[in-house]
Amino acid sequence: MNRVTMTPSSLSRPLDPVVLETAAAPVSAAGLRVGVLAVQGDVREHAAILDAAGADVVLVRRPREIDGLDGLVIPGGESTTMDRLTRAFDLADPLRTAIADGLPVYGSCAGMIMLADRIADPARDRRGDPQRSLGGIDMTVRRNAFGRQRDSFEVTLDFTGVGAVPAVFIRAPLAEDVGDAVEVLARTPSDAPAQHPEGLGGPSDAPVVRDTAGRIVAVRSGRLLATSFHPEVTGERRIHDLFIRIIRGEA
Ligand SMILES: NC(=O)CC[C@H](N)C(=O)O
Repeated sequence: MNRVTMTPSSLSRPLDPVVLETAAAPVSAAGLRVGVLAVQGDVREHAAILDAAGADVVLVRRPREIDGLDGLVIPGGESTTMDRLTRAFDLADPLRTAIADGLPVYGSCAGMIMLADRIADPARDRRGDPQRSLGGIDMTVRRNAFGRQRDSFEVTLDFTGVGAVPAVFIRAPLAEDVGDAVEVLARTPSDAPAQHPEGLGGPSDAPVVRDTAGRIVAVRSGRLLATSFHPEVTGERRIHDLFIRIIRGEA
């Protein structure tokens, strides 16, 4: 294992260094300009992994920062906030255009929701308008499908092309249905923890999944990659390596 201590070079303000345990000989992102949508969520963790891989990391908060990107990560966080802020910062439409033009994008958790063409249970604002995604992947996601924060769990997934991947699910979505062009890369294993059928608070907090096994939690559609789980919180590098290879046209 390599131990990497770094501060993402592109961050505008100094932050504590992030220590990553990484597998030896990772895929290099040298020469690639990779953005992290930086309006909310696990921005720093993704930036650290990409920086350690050698990418030129751009924290994307303005439309012009999308120009010239080779790829973009949409982090975990809260999709309703990301939706609101990407619209407020005039990022939503330029991002939709970039995705339609073929920009490789990796979305983790809330980022997976942002990449879904359809949200089964969108949150609504005070006017009753549903949250919107950016879209790109022909799938319907269900938010908070495995329950709320205290139902967070970790399992080992069999991830196509990667192998056994320890995965942390925190208020995670799942893909309820996927179109023909979408490749399913991972499903929850048969030993995924069963969820409580009741007693989890209000209806919006209640898990909608009773049977947590065999659920779609990682997909790829062309140059778009999405996972329900958060590799960025466990120091897992291989999902980012896969994304870098997708950017390079090597996967
Ligand atoms: N950990 C996460 O990214 C949670 C996602 C969150 N439940 C949402 O709807 O956006």
